[in-house]
Amino acid sequence: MSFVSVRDVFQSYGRRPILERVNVDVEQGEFISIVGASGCGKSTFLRLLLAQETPTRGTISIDGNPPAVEPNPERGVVFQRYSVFPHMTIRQNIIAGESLAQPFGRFFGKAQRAARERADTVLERIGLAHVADQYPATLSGGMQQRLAIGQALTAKPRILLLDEPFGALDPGTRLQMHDFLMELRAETNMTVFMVTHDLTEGFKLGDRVLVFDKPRWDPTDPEAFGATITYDFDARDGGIPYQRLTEETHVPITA
Ligand SMILES: Nc1ncnc2c1ncn2[C@@H]1O[C@H](COP(=O)(O)OP(=O)(O)OP(=O)(O)O)[C@@H](O)[C@H]1O
Repeated sequence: MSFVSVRDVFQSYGRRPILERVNVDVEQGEFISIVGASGCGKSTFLRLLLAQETPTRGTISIDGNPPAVEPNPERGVVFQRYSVFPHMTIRQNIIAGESLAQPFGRFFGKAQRAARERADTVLERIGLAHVADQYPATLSGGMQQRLAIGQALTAKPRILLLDEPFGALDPGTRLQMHDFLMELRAETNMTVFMVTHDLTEGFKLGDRVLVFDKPRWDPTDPEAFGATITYDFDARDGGIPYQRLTEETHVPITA
């Protein structure tokens, strides 16, 4: 069985379908880029993997089990806007990334000292050791996002979920972050799901690029149908994708 297995997943909000019949298998260590039109349900898909929501129908399994409810060290998350704690120093933010995954939400005594040492190792790794005692507001956008990624990685998650993590960064910083993420990934063999609006970024970083789209479309009622994975591109092997159409081609449905 695949590491992550999504079977016939539907998600609706009220009567409004968002995702329809989503099926995908992901192996451990794969980097999955997710692209698709705004509002088609990409973040919803991530929330389902995080068990922040339960699918209306269908099943999701991670390593053979339903995704555990947060907080859980199995998964780390990074959103587009810096998800760091503004009232904590950089080091405290890193410690919080790990301690939130603890049963009581924090460390005590010896465990706290050990957590501090681990945090300092992470800070070295993400190039923020020199600002460990500063607050996030004093950092540039790229540094804050590096902190957010460092925070997500402290608990050594097996799955990293990235929702447009570099969307708010300038192009130069974005390229630096690509290198940073690829290095981390090579070190950890994490499975990564990354939502992006940038196709080039999706193909550059991803092993596979999943396209979410609506296979059925009613021009008189654009919200009548949900989206699914319409293409699953293999982005390895020199970046020349082969394409696999996972659903019937787009057929406009006229009333
Ligand atoms: N909890 C909710 N209740 C009702 N509707 C919701 C809820 N969460 C999301 N939606 C709707 O579901 C649709 C899909 O949202 P989602 O954020 O998953 O899309 P997305 O593909 O990530 O969009 P974007 O690319 O703009 O971030 C949107 O129309 C949104 O308004």
